[in-house]
Amino acid sequence: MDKLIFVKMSGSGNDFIVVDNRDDRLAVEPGTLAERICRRRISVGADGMILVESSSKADFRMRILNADGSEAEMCGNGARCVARFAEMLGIAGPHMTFETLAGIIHAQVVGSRVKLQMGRPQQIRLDQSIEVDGVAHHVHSINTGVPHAVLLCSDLEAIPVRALGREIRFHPAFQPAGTNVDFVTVLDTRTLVIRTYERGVEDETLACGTGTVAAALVAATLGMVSSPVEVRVRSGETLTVSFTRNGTEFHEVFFEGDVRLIYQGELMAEALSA
Ligand SMILES: N[C@@H](CCC[C@H](N)C(=O)O)C(=O)O
Repeated sequence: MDKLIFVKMSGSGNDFIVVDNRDDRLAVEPGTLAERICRRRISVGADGMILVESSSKADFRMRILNADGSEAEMCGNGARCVARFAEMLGIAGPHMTFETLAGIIHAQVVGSRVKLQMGRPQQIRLDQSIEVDGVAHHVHSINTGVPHAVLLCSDLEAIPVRALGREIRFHPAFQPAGTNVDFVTVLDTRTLVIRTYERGVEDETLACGTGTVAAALVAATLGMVSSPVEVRVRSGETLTVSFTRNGTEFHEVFFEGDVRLIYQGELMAEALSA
């Protein structure tokens, strides 16, 4: 493979390299390729790489590879980006479905705005206490396609997201899969602010879609917010999570926000090989 066309996209600051791989033409193993091209400053740079592949069950299949080359089951912001990409290229109409390792996602694209119907959350566990460096932290966990640990905080600016997020991500309580870690402030019954440490990027990112949904659903389960919930992410953008529920059980969960097309490029052979 000499060259590879890609589109650089951003879902509220969570940035991705999106590649149409429906013809299965990648000559490099996807994890290795993601690790190479997601490096900042010496390659394109991104939080992850998304592949669009053929599917027999939906309009297409989305694969998300984190910047470290690991494959995740789902990515909320990546899913919003790939929906806009698919609509732009005519791979799917404005109402589409796509396969992920976490199940089928429904999406609706209107201009730059994308609304997803997410899968139902799994494994909600409230009120765990974990110890990091002798300090007890109160943690809630939930799987919104990928695992999240949610910590409620009063002063987000004072949280060492990178250092504490990393300790919790690798804490024995969350192994072997590890977890993404969301630090959340509840401003009022409709508004949250969030900062996320992302597994596979191994750093704070400017937004995390499944984390945004995790925060809203945990806060709702705790009786602190009701649908729709506006969530302000680190990039400054606001994302909307809405849901229907019956007691502690969530039925429909929607996640909505803007998606940005940045540029189309062609990766040269040199960038693909090392
Ligand atoms: N940025 C994503 C989540 C991507 C996967 C995550 N890093 C993991 O490995 O669990 C989102 O927007 O949901």
